[in-house]
Amino acid sequence: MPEQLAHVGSLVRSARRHRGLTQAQLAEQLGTSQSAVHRIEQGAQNLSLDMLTRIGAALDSPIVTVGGPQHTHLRVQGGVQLSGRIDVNTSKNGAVALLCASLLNRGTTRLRNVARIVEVDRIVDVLRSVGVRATWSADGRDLEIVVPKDLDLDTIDVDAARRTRSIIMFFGPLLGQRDDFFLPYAGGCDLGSRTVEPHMIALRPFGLSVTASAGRYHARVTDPGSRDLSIVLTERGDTVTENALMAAAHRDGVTTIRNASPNYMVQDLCFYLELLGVRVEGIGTTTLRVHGRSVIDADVEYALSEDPVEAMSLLTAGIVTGSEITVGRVPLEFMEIELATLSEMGLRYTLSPEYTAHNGRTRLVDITVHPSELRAPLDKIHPMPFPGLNIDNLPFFAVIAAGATGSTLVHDWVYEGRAIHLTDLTRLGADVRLLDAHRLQVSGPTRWSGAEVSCPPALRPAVVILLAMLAAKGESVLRNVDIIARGYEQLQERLVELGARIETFRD
Ligand SMILES: CC(=O)N[C@H]1[C@@H](OP(=O)(O)OP(=O)(O)OC[C@H]2O[C@@H](n3ccc(=O)[nH]c3=O)[C@H](O)[C@@H]2O)O[C@H](CO)[C@@H](O)[C@@H]1O
Ligand SMILES: C=C(OP(=O)(O)O)C(=O)O
Repeated sequence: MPEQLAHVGSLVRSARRHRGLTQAQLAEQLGTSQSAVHRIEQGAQNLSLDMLTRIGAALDSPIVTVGGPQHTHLRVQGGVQLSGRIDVNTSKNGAVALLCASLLNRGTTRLRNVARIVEVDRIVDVLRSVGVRATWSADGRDLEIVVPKDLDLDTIDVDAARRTRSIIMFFGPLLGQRDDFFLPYAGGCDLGSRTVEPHMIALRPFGLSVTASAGRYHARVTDPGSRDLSIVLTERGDTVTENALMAAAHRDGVTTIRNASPNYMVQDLCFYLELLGVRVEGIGTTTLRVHGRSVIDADVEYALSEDPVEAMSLLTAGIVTGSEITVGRVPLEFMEIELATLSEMGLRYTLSPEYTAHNGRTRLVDITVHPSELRAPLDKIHPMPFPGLNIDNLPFFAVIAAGATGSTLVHDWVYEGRAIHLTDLTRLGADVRLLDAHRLQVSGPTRWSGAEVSCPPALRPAVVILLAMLAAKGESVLRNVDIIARGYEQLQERLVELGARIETFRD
């Protein structure tokens, strides 16, 4: 019981801060004393159901739900062609990187066009819980971030932190500011085990050592002794590179990072660092030279870049329903291998002239897909670090291949457990065989048929199943789709605007 009270207390504290209320202001609304609110937040006060309901109403956030959690489900009438235009939003992965990087700046960071997704909310909740002021603009698109002089890591929202893997990206910005701190363990989607060791290896040269026990990491930082550093990443991971970049940005001296990821979210981070006055040489390559500064204090505004994975998801919606739709604002550089592979499979599409994203750097196009007879590619489809085929785009090839004539091998060497979720496509009539945990043999073309499926507990496979349901004639039900909101803003509503027949319902 004390553990549940502490959990409820931390939910109350985070919802109160989210509403910008002091303990005294909340107490006034509840007709109680500030010390009672303090005790509630400490988990030191028994709570009646009536009090919980009143707190939920005052904070406009249900603290507990009686009768179990409410889940969202989708009812899809499939086999309907889509039409029209849909624009790609900015990326989850760029947003989480920049939210973490904002910890480097003593000035005000204004992030423009931030996707309103659960993963962003989680990081924002964590930031607020340690004292960062994060305020959405009136239209809800831009986020202004002001970091206090001293962060209060003792009050960190453990629950929000544990639900995201991106908490691991707090190490990079914090290690230049603290020499001893704790962070909760990283969580995230169910994709099999994901190591954090490459982060530790990347950050060790900066003086970081980490021990893990009792659900949290204990970080200790010592002076690395040398002004200029050269580090080699053992994996060309995206968030590893970001962590190393942030650590390098916040120290005087030049840091060379080899085997860096040049991927889209890393580029977003580099562009932001440049605005902060940190020079980064080699953006878009695997060797980055970072000219860091121990004091970063700049009022900056950065417009986040478009999401290649959302672009792939939306293009897939058009492809599997045999529709002609236009997907606008596609970051072309990060979709080239995907488009070349689709071309080999017989997809017909047209590109608009290129234009520049709001960040002034990323090249965008509008892509119109045309109904096409697809065939299996001759070679297997497999991901590689950028500029290869994006690992997060790979799952979409499973549903596309299921609509193509012939047999396609989809090889996910990266994740231990993501391919397994794609076997749910068989529920809708696809011939998808799991050869081992990493390889799928997909044979098509599929005569899709509607079915009821429980949403896989992983973001991209969840969307893949939803898209297959758009292709499947008749009614399908996708149960418990909450995970989709982790990475997509109003996906079902936006698909409905293209003509998809999707209805949302709850338990
Ligand atoms: C917030 C964010 O930006 N998340 C992205 C980031 O996660 P993130 O950077 O956290 O990815 P991980 O570090 O977990 O890497 C994913 C998997 O790839 C393996 N691996 C990675 C690189 C490499 O050179 N060799 C190798 O084996 C890792 O061991 C792991 O099993 O990158 C992943 C891989 O692009 C994407 O799926 C995630 O959407
Ligand atoms: C695996 C993904 O992301 P994350 O690193 O946030 O889990 C994803 O976006 O599909």
